[in-house]
Amino acid sequence: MDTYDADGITLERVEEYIWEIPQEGEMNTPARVLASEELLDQIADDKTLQQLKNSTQLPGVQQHAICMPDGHQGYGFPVGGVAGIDAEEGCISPGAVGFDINCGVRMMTTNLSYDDVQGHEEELVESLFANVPSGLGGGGVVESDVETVEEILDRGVEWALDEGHAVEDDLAHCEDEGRRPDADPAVVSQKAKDRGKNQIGSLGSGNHFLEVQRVTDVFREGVADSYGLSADQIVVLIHCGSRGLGHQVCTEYTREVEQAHPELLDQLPDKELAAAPAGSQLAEEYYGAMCAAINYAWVNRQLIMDRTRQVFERVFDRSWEEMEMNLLYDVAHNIAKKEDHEIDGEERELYVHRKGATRAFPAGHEEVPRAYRDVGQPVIIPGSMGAGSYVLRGGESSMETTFGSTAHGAGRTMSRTQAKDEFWGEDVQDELRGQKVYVKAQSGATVAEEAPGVYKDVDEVVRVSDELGIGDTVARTFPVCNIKG
Ligand SMILES: Nc1nc2c(ncn2[C@@H]2O[C@H](COP(=O)(O)O)[C@@H](O)[C@H]2O)c(=O)[nH]1
Ligand SMILES: [Mn+2]
Ligand SMILES: [Mn+2]
Repeated sequence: MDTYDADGITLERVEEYIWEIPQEGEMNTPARVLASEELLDQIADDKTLQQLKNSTQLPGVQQHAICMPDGHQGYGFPVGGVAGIDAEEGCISPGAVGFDINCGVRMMTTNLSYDDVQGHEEELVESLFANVPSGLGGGGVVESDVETVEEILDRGVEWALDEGHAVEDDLAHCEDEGRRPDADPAVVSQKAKDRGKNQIGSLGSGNHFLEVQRVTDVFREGVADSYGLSADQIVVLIHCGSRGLGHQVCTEYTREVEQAHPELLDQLPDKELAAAPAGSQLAEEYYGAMCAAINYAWVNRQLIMDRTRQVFERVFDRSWEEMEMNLLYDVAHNIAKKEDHEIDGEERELYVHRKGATRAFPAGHEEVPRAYRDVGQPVIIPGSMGAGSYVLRGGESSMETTFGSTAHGAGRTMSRTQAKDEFWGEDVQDELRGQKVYVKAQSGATVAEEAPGVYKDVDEVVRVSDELGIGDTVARTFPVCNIKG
């Protein structure tokens, strides 16, 4: 098949897994979808393609707006969308970053094997659920005041290090070492800071989770070795973001940008893409506030990891150091960052918007942590509570194909409302128990909304990423215990 028609949008096949919406009309560039035909059928099932096409009208968008293999419809811009936009002559769009600023994942390795954990699953899941705050609303690992929130917004994981919630190695194994230097707490509103005060170290609801997993497959032995991964090993995956604080930042700046830049808004086919022109005061302020929320999210995941280490110490009666509970890596998947990329043979500074997409820098890139520079940065792609999750490494082709990015998950195939019509929480939980997966959630509705059946086939998503050379598979894991907000 050389073309694909979906609701008035025609895509042309450029390569086996690259489909292009050609530039026409008001589009500034073409758009590309990276998918197999099976995934494209699912991607084309909602407004993803129209949203992707719309996003090429953002001023300064370079090369093409891109949809990753796990893409689905989002607020204005698809989840799974990547856009590299000129940081001098283009714009920055809060909707193309997402409401949960720096939603992301971190994986911690251990020296425990699956055998060590069997028989303890129930105690582990109960203890994690009791000790790691989750669900909508308040309550975090630490209660704090606005001054502390401001310090977190400014210093990120360095704050956690000083407070005894982190060790030096944790910082070395985090994207940007857990701190965006461009953060400006002064442009984060009082309301956002207030929302952040009592949620530091909390999972939040629904799609966010903490999962104990075992490594089931290793695909690239050498890279897995560098990452400290081996078959049958127990690892822990933490997925959450910047909670109410990040949401508030996105909400307020979206509104401000709409009001302050109506001329730009008028050029766009969808108000949800509202953007601030590069160089404007509002672009700088949003960037500073977003970077501050990024720091908050890194501290959030750090505190949850710290608490997880304590829970393991109690359940297994050993220190976390003895269990070698080390951070493999922490990657953001809702972010915009100023990065230098080669465009038509010239280096340009871009706002790389990755919304539901993961940075995937290859071996040799100077921003890959020293420990992984020879093999490429770790990329973590969760699947679902009933499917595999993956560790990849940034692929050789990622810089020219996707501004150094790949997928961030399996990606939803249905809305939460549809999911609740289709699945019943207790049935899903029983089915998972049959597969030796122990799940504890705030409600049955959460389990239904997050049933494995609501997600695409993660194996197919990472296969496409691997075939394209943007993110290469290193290891696969499967859930053992899962707590959900
Ligand atoms: N291993 C698990 N993966 C999960 C679970 N719930 C969701 N997911 C995957 O995470 C991504 C995250 O996407 P986001 O857009 O919500 O940030 C999602 O696409 C799923 O593939 C889980 O319980 N365990
Ligand atoms: Mn999130
Ligand atoms: Mn997320």
